[in-house]
Amino acid sequence: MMAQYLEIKAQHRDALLFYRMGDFYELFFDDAAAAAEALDIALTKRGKHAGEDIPMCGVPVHAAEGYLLTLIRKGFRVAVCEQMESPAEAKKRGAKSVVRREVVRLVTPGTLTEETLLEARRHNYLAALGRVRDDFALGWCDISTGAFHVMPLAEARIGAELARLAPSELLMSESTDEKLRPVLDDLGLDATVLGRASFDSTAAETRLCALFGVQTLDPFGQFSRPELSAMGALVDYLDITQKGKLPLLRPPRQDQVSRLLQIDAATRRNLELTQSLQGGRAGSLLSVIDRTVTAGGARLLERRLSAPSRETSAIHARQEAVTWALETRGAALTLRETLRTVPDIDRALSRLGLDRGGPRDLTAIRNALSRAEVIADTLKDAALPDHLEEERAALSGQEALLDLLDRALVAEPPLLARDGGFIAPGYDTDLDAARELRDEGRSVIARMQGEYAAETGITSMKIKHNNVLGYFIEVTATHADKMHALSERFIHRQTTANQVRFTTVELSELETRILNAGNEALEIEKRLYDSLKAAILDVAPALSDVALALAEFDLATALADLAAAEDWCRPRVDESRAFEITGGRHPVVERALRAQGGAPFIANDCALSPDEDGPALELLTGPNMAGKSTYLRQNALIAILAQMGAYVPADSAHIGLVSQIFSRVGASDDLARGRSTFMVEMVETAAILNQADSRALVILDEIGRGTATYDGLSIAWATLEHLAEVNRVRGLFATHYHEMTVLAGKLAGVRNATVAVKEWEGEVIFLHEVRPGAADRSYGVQVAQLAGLPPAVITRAKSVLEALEKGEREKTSPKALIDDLPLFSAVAAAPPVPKTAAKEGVLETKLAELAPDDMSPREALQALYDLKALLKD
Ligand SMILES: Nc1ncnc2c1ncn2[C@@H]1O[C@H](COP(=O)(O)OP(=O)(O)OP(=O)(O)O)[C@@H](O)[C@H]1O
Repeated sequence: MMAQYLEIKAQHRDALLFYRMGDFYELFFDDAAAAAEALDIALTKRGKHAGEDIPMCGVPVHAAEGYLLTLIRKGFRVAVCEQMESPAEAKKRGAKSVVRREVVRLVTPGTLTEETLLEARRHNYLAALGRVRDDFALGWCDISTGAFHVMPLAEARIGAELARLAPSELLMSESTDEKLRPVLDDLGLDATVLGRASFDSTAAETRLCALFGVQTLDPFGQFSRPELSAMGALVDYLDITQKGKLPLLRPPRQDQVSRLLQIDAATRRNLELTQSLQGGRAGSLLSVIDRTVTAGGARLLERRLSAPSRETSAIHARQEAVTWALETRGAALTLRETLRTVPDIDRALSRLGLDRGGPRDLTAIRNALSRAEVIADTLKDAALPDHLEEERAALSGQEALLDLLDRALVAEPPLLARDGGFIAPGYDTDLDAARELRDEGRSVIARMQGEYAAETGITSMKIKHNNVLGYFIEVTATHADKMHALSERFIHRQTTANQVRFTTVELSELETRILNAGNEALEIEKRLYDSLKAAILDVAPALSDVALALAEFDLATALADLAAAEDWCRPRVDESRAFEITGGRHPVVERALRAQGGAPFIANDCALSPDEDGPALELLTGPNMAGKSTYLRQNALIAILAQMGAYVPADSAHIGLVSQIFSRVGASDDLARGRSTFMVEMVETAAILNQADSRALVILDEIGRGTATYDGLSIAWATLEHLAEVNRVRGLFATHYHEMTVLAGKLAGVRNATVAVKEWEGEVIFLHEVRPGAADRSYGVQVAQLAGLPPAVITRAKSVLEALEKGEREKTSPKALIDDLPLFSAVAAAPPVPKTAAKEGVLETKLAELAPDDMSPREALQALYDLKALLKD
């Protein structure tokens, strides 16, 4: 057995080998050590190899999925090796033969299909990067839904597209891997490296034609060699991991970068579209806008949000769908109730396709189809926009399959086909007959037990069943003698500590009949399972269309629900370069403020419409904590939501198509990549200045703050000039370098704006209102005070600030200034008790004394006046 193990293991060095032994998957040697640690299970030993103990650990087959999940999450790959024959069959080949075993599947992050291993509401992409010399293409598929895409790609766009897709696994050839290492590190992706043969573009064509059963790929499109190479590698890898069983993939769809709003990796991170900066979904834009009720709808939403469109026709069509759902609120709500109960067709289909499914996947398809019919019926007379009209048509047409599944399947089937019991009575006469015999046999046994008990006078006698003896008659040891006396009829089988077991000729015959009937029933069910599965797979493409249609209805009604609940508006999106938003809000910050129950979110306008082909830049200055970053991001998010076809958090919005969005925040640490904070910021700024075209929307938040003041100021200054004069973008630029506000007078298309604050008795009150004009100061010291810096530090900071400001006015050198500062610094006297404290005491006492329940409205009003007067005093 060890020889067999080692031979198989040698072919799967980079994976943990799950070696099937009876009811367990066993792991040996280094695999065992690694798995025991990763799974926190006991490491034992078994036998010896080359004189040494063999380390071993194992997981029960019935619980294997949970362990697999842990291992995959921890970055392992697992080769599942099954027994391909029973021990009895092996014995026939000779007493010492080892059961034949084969690896039936390689489990890797990008090739999962099990419900328990996948996140229902997210895609699970396997991507491959094809390369022919310096031309690249990215191919990706999700075998759990059948999606299959490819697009040619410039090298500079690779990082951005990978960030959009966030694949679970990326395939690359060795040479490409080296070249792109920095990009992958940036995304935290670890590529699976395949040999050159996997990426061969000529072999790819053959593989693809075989997969889709076609002579030529022409009907699917004209593919470049890098595209073929990427797609070929995907198919080859699926072949390797699924051991020849290829999943159901839809024909490849050629995507084009130019049709999508381009958002690079840093911008995606920074805007927290699908993941927050802390990682995870909570706090992301996606988490706030997701009101879908089906897994397919949730996946579609994530897809749209990750890849907003750049084509007005597509955007308008999607908007129409949301508008329809809003205008027919009642119908849309009923629709959503039905959608809520729709199972995941895509994933059930993919499991059936790979022969990894069970009866519940059959019923998932049945239930989904019957829901789809209900929905189609609800929408029968609805005046749908074109986009949804097509989807409604896709919902029906599967009546024959639905009828078949309806007749064939029980309501709640068991998990595994091998347990039987999922085919409904009345569907197949042979099955009914076999089942009747099997069940009748059981009642005959019960009758037989009664007869034997009466015959022998042993009332406690039982007829039982186990896997070793089959059916047997059991009496307690006290009745043994009585039974032995009847040995002609009752044949002794076994004596245990307390029981004695017998059989009779009659019982054995009956047993054989029951067994045969039971086995026959199982066999018939298995056959019927296969034929139902085949009937489903025959129409797989049409079922995918049903799934997509359901997802579209889910998404349209979910976005409408969101728009109605949050009071969002339909943006006007056209080919102009306008950017006019009134009453814009940041959906995530607004939600957070609401959850805290405190101050409401203050809506702000944004007018960034340029003259003709000029730039439109707003230079935003204002105190710390005023809401600059929030304002910057909210406008980018509104553009993204608008171009994905959703409504937006504003009173009105007019957005001329945006081609690219760039968002950078000053200094964010990236020590892991071995670049200093400032370096990262500059690399990212360089990317914007080199790439942004006149349709780009650029958002820069405190660029240059990571270095000395004058260096930072000069870089920020020159960057703004370049954006205005060369890139000619629409953009927002937040800064604390107030010196830059003079640029507004000098550069065409650049305006100043500030976030208003009020100063009151030495404290700042944030109004969060964006207004035209420039801020004169940053109130940094006041914000530091709010943050709880020790009073001594604050007092000292204030005097340094005063001296510096005075120096600037009087043009004294900073050195002389600092020398002049009084030397009390850190040990400053305790700060004076704030004036407000005593007053607050009086106010608080007065307030505490009020008893609102006992007051008349007039008295209450008077009390309010009194309190105000107290405050004034
Ligand atoms: N429009 C708004 N309405 C209400 N509260 C807001 C608004 N904008 C921002 N806030 C609140 O103010 C906080 C600070 O906002 P933000 O981080 O945008 O400030 P900032 O001006 O960029 O600060 P800094 O210059 O210190 O980076 C937010 O966390 C939010 O709670």
